Amino acid sequence: MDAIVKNFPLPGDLSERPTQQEAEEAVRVLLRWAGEDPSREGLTDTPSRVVKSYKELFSGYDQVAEDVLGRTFEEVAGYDDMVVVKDIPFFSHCEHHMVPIIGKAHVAYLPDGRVLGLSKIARVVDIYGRRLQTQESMTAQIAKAIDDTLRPRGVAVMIEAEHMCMSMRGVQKQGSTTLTTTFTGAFKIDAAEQARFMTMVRSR
Ligand SMILES: Nc1nc2c(ncn2[C@@H]2O[C@H](COP(=O)(O)OP(=O)(O)OP(=O)(O)O)[C@@H](O)[C@H]2O)c(=O)[nH]1
Ligand SMILES: [Zn+2]
Repeated sequence: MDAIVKNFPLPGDLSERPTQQEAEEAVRVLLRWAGEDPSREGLTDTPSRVVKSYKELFSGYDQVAEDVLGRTFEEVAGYDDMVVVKDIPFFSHCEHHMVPIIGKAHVAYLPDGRVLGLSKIARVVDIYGRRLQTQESMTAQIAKAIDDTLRPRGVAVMIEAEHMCMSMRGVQKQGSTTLTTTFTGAFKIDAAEQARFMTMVRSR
C-alpha cells in the first residue's frame, strides 16, 4: 500500500504552477483542438470559467488530509466498536483521461481509545477525490491517512464508482461499477471483522 501512496505528489511538491493566464491559454488551445473558435462571443469567458472550475475540482492538491484528521475525541464512554460512515458521495477525475469518476465511499475504523469527528472522514474523501486519481490509489490513500493519524485497531475503506472514461467514450459500458477495498489492522487479519464491515455497508 505504501508504494502506491508514495508515488502520488503531495501539495508541497507543486510549487511551480503555471499562471492563470497560461492556464487560460491552454484552454483556448484545447478549444481550437476540439474544432471551436475561442473568440466567438459564447466562448469569450470560457477559459477563465474552466480555470476557476479547475481550482475547485482539483482543490485537493491544496489540502493535507493529516491536518483535517488531527482533531480527535476521547470522551466516548468507553465505546470501542466499529464506526462506519457509509455512502459518502464523491466526484473525482481519472488520471488517464481527466474525465469524472462518480461514486460512493464507505469508511470504517475500530477505535483504540480515540475517535474522529464524523465529518472529517467525509472531508478526507473529498481531499483525495479532488485530485487526479485511480480508484485503487484513492482507496489506499484514505485508509493510510486514517491509519497514520488516528492509529486505530483497523481501517476498512470500500469505494464503488462509475468511470466516465468507460461510459462516455472508449469501451462505452454505461452503468458498470468498479469496487475497490483496502483493509488494515484487525480488518486485514480477521475475516469476521471484514465480513461485519461488508454486512454493515450492505445493510439498508
Ligand atoms: N486500474 C484502473 N484503471 C483505470 C482507472 N480509471 C481508468 N482506468 C483505465 O485506464 C486504462 C488506460 O488504458 P490505455 O490503453 O492507456 O488508454 P485508452 O486507449 O484510452 O484505453 P480505453 O479506455 O480502453 O480506450 C483504461 O483501461 C481505463 O479503463 C482506475 O481508476 N483504475
Ligand atoms: Zn480514465
